[in-house]
Amino acid sequence: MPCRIAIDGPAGSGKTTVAKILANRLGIYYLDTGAMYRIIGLYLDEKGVENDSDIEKELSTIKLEFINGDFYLNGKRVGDEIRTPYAGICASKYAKKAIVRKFLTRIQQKISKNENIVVEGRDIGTVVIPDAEVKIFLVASTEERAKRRYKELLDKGVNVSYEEVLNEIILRDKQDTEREIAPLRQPDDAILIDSTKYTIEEVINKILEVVLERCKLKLQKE
Ligand SMILES: Nc1ncnc2c1ncn2[C@@H]1O[C@H](COP(=O)(O)OP(=O)(O)O)[C@@H](O)[C@H]1O
Ligand SMILES: Nc1ccn([C@@H]2O[C@H](COP(=O)(O)OP(=O)(O)O)[C@@H](O)[C@H]2O)c(=O)n1
Repeated sequence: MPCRIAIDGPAGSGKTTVAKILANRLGIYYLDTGAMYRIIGLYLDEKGVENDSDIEKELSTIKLEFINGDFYLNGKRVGDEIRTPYAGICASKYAKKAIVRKFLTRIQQKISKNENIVVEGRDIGTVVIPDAEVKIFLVASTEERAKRRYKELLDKGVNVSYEEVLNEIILRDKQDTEREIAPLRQPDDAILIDSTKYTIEEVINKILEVVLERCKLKLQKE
């Protein structure tokens, strides 16, 4: 029986950080579905397509692969260009489109099928893997998330202001929770963790407690 761990939550709550460390410690796969929306969002934005038929045409030409933990778009490895606030806004804009969600959800379900895996995003516990063995809904205050993302981008040398980061997070929170299809919401059977006052290690330990109790997994690394 596989152990699929779904971690959903808003921007900057710590999903990627926690998911990567968990996957590493448990020796299992990890999938960042947000990166997939960022890749497709930027691509469609560059193509300047808006209506469904043009989007469908573009998606039919795209080859999105996930190889050894890296994404490749039409054979080219994807890098940090998808991590800018603008890429997040493009992702969130096209993530409202049913046709984009269908295209990416199919790939995500294929990757995670019958695997021991940590999958993070917005709709993992509600749509992508509704029968996940473990569902975590990871949140934090808006200010704390903006502060974290701002520091993260500065550390990466991205030239942004705190206001720009805060506004991007507020915009995406709104779009992600209010959209018609697959909105960001806490699954009824998810465990809520508010990381505002917890360190990364404390969040990881809380999740590990549940995982080791529910799944037949062992810690590969401390
Ligand atoms: N509990 C925490 N306390 C302090 N900083 C955190 C915490 N969780 C994550 N971070 C930091 O916040 C930034 C955003 O985290 P990330 O994992 O990218 O969030 P998400 O994937 O939910 O958008 C990263 O620099 C990360 O190191
Ligand atoms: N499973 C997912 C993952 C991301 N997304 C969209 O993609 C955007 C970027 O996701 P992300 O996880 O990279 O963003 P952060 O939480 O890392 O800031 C989100 O704001 C959502 O609009 C989604 O709709 N469904």
